[in-house]
Amino acid sequence: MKIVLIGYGKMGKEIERIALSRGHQIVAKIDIDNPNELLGLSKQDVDVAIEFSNPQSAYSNILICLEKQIPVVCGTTGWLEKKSEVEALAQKNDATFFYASNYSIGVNLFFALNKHLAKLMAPHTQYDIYTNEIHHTEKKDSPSGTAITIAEGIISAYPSKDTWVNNEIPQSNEVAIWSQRESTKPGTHTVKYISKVDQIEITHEAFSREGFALGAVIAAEWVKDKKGVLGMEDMLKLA
Ligand SMILES: NC(=O)C1=CN([C@@H]2O[C@H](COP(=O)(O)OP(=O)(O)OC[C@H]3O[C@@H](n4cnc5c(N)ncnc54)[C@H](OP(=O)(O)O)[C@@H]3O)[C@@H](O)[C@H]2O)C=CC1
Ligand SMILES: O=C(O)C1=N[C@H](C(=O)O)C[C@H](O)C1
Repeated sequence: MKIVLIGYGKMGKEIERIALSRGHQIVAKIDIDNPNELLGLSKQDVDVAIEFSNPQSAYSNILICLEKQIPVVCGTTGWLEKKSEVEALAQKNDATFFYASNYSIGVNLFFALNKHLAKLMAPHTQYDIYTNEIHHTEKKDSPSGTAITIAEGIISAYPSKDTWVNNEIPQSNEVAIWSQRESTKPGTHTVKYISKVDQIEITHEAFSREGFALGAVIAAEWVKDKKGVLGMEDMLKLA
């Protein structure tokens, strides 16, 4: 498979390593120094683009790929206010857009577990909900995209919660996300239900970026000949 990497930072480099080990070819690496190289690529040069850049660049990088009918696997977080616009364009152009706030297989199983736990806990209002994310100090966005997906999962299954807040004391309708930045932590997410007498806690801790990168390459392999707006629930058949 011919891959263009958009964003050649911590994730871009790890994705390159995994992609090469699975027999793929990296035909271009787009980063801060050569963003216009993306404009010169065509559908014939590339099977799939893997986009891990930053919150400011993701939207325009994705639009360029969708206009060129290059399938995009995007993992960049912190730009999601424009996601529905991108999804509409992907449908209109009969193009391919795959997005995940977290490509780790373990985190996607954790998302399913989180929803199931929220459904079980919803009638038991003596428990307060607490969510926490810890990431390295270079992270640009807060809360993490994964923490937002977790909060949305709780909201979808817990009728008295309808929104989330970050690093604020929550109102009764709000899910609290507490965000911490700590050394080089790749990503740890926790959900806790706490009552006066006990607590239930689930945690996913990434030990490195390998799981995110492997998930992104597997998503690229899976999506390259598909059309439409797709995600991990479709690929892992968790929906
Ligand atoms: N969905 C998932 O599973 C995961 C998502 N992420 C997300 O992926 C994104 C990237 O993470 P990470 O690799 O750690 O970040 P890095 O900062 O290490 O890498 C991002 C790279 O993109 C470059 N860049 C800046 N502008 C552009 C541009 N216009 N086009 C292309 N590249 C550009 C940056 O250059 P410069 O530094 O010089 O600005 C940098 O080299 C983040 O949003 C992060 O939250 C991370 C891990 C897993
Ligand atoms: O920036 C990171 O590093 C990560 N970002 C993603 C997020 O915002 O959830 C995924 C992972 O936790 C690592």
